[in-house]
Amino acid sequence: MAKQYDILFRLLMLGDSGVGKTCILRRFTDSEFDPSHISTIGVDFKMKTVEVDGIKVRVQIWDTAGQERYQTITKQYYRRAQGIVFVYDITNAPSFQNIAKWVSDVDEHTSNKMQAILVGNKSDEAHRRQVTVEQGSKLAHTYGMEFFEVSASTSNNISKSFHRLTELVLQAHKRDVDNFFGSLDEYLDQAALESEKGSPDNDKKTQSTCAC
Ligand SMILES: Nc1nc2c(ncn2[C@@H]2O[C@H](COP(=O)(O)OP(=O)(O)OP(=O)(O)O)[C@@H](O)[C@H]2O)c(=O)[nH]1
Repeated sequence: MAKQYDILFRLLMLGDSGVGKTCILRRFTDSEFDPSHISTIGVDFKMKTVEVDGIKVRVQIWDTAGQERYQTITKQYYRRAQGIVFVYDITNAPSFQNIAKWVSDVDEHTSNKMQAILVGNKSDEAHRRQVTVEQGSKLAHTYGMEFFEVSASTSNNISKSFHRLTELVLQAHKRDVDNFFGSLDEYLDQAALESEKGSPDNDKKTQSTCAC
């Protein structure tokens, strides 16, 4: 059976415990918000298909535990990701200050193709804000990242931020993607020729996965 997507990318969510990583992910993949906080143990993941420029990208999003005691486990996932969402809570200044630690941890373990965005969650709680939009935006700029304030509770900017990160990953891996579609085009041309010639080969699968 033909696959329902063209490419698979892995994204990782990082940030302190309680900033809302699990809620953001559930809002994006299942359109749900559960206000209870059950700390993630180790790493969990969810999948979603996102369409960018006509390309169906299957994103596997890894939700990591923010708690210090799981850091050895979560670090093992850094290298396998193509994109990272750094998350802080706009009502919690220490979670914003700790972004520097998360970014430097990732820098130690990843390649320069890694794409990342900075996300300030809980924008619905603006009255309890401890981090201004300007501070968030400035920090993102320092790291060369794009910045979004989001809310898992109201869904503000959730899809937009994941779509943008997927787009950035796709651009960073453009050569791999072009090679993949180039070889797919060649294969389809070849298959069409074979089929004109009545070749028995024309039932081969015409889509495959590129985990760039
Ligand atoms: N007001 C508000 N609360 C939120 C929002 N997102 C998450 N929360 C609350 O923040 C708490 C923590 O959310 P989680 O998603 O469990 O946090 P986490 O970052 O995954 O935490 P760990 O798994 O421990 O790393 C929960 O009580 C949520 O209800 C939001 O957008 N707005």
